[in-house]
Amino acid sequence: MTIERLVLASNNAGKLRELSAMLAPLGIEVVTQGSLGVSEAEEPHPTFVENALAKARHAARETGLPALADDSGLCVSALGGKPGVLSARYAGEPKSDLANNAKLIADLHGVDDRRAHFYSVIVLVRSADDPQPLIADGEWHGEIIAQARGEGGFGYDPHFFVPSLEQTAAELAPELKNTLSHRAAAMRHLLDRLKTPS
Ligand SMILES: O=c1nc[nH]c2c1ncn2[C@H]1C[C@H](O)[C@@H](COP(=O)(O)OP(=O)(O)OP(=O)(O)O)O1
Ligand SMILES: [Mg+2]
Repeated sequence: MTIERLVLASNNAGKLRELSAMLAPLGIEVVTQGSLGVSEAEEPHPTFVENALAKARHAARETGLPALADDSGLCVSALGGKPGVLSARYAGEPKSDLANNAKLIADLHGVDDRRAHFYSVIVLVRSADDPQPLIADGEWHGEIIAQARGEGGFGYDPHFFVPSLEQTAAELAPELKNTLSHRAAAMRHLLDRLKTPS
């Protein structure tokens, strides 16, 4: 599959930064959906993959370009996998990382089991009705700590502690997060598939 130009179907500045950095070496011209005036897609589905596909198709339909979308979230063991697909709106509307993190830490107050993982699904469609979307996913395992640490990243990163590095995701250099994260793993799998002729 040869792609010369694609639209990134996300309005999240943190994701756009990370995805753009991962795509930069490929020589594909990357434009954000915001710069093309794409309206916000609905994300009504119970699974990450369905929401990612909905976002990619929506951007492809509105721009006529191939589109790449990520749907992702934080799944906490002691919360039965929550906030999960609802991660972006965990504390309600409007979306707020600060409010989401405060709710997460309140929900885990007094809870010993701190295990959690980030999950990402990345979908690439060549057109809105592409019958063969490329789909890849990735996970990143860690623990939730009550005290926020670090200034980097976005979302739940200041509370996502990686025991092997003794740092939160927000303390990692962006280049390092971009090789270790759920999104990095998903993107590696996606690019493997992109290189395999089909
Ligand atoms: O690496 C990450 N580091 C920290 N937090 C993260 C990460 N990856 C996803 N997350 C959280 C942020 C948000 O609460 C939710 C994604 O929600 P999700 O709907 O996929 O994205 P979004 O609404 O922010 O932007 P958009 O849909 O336009 O891509 O998971
Ligand atoms: Mg969203």
